[in-house]
Amino acid sequence: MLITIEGVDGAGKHTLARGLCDAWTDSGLEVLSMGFPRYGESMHADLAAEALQGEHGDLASSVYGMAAMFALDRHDAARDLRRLINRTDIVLLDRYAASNAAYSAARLHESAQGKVVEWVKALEFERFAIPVPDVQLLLNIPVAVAAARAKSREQLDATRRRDSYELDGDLQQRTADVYSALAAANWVSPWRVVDGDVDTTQLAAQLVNKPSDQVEVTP
Ligand SMILES: Nc1ncnc2c1ncn2[C@@H]1O[C@H](COP(=O)(O)OP(=O)(O)O)[C@@H](O)[C@H]1O
Ligand SMILES: Cc1cn([C@H]2C[C@H](O)[C@@H](COP(=O)(O)OP(=O)(O)O)O2)c(=O)[nH]c1=O
Repeated sequence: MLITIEGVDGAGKHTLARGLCDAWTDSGLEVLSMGFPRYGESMHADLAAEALQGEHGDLASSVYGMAAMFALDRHDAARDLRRLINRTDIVLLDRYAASNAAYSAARLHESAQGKVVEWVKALEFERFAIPVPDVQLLLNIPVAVAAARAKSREQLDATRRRDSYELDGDLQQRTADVYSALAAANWVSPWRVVDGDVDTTQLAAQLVNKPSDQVEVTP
């Protein structure tokens, strides 16, 4: 299975990924966990991160330019991903193509039915033929809580300086709204919405048995 975790910056995606991996490993499953952008492995990912910290001229000001960089990272990883999916019980990804859809639409003030979301789908899933997730998890927590966590993470760890997306509270809120609409429409494949208090062990078991059961969204 290919399972992805989506959500705004600071939502707790990395923490949820660790919990799910531990639960699946404890139950005897073989799990491989990775994340996008693949910093340090993909030149496209590194350039995008640097652009979000103010480098590379006007690159970050282009929504389609940034989305193309993130998409090319996945294009370059697609063959390895397919191999891993065939070899392992579960491949878990912290962010995937839906991040590109949600952030790009939010930057352009478009909806989940807008042009850039359609463009991301055509580019990544059709032209680049990246693997389609079996289920996409949306970690739905209040944007203010996520923003406070991203801020305190920055204070504790100098290498986690907030980038231009993380510093833009309105962008994070619009991104959360697009994510909710993508999940409601089961964009590309089934979604499942979970809140911050989700029981990770229970979720891990449910995902393996009934991957696309919807869970209540917390407002
Ligand atoms: N359920 C939770 N309750 C409280 N704090 C959390 C929770 N999940 C994550 N955190 C904390 O919030 C911060 C951001 O979490 P992280 O998993 O790195 O988010 P993301 O990967 O979505 O940016 C971290 O400092 C983490 O320890
Ligand atoms: C993977 C991905 C991330 N993003 C955005 C979301 C984040 O705000 C930003 C950086 O990704 P993120 O995973 O949050 O990196 P970091 O660990 O540095 O916080 O890029 C996209 O716009 N498209 C994508 O395809």
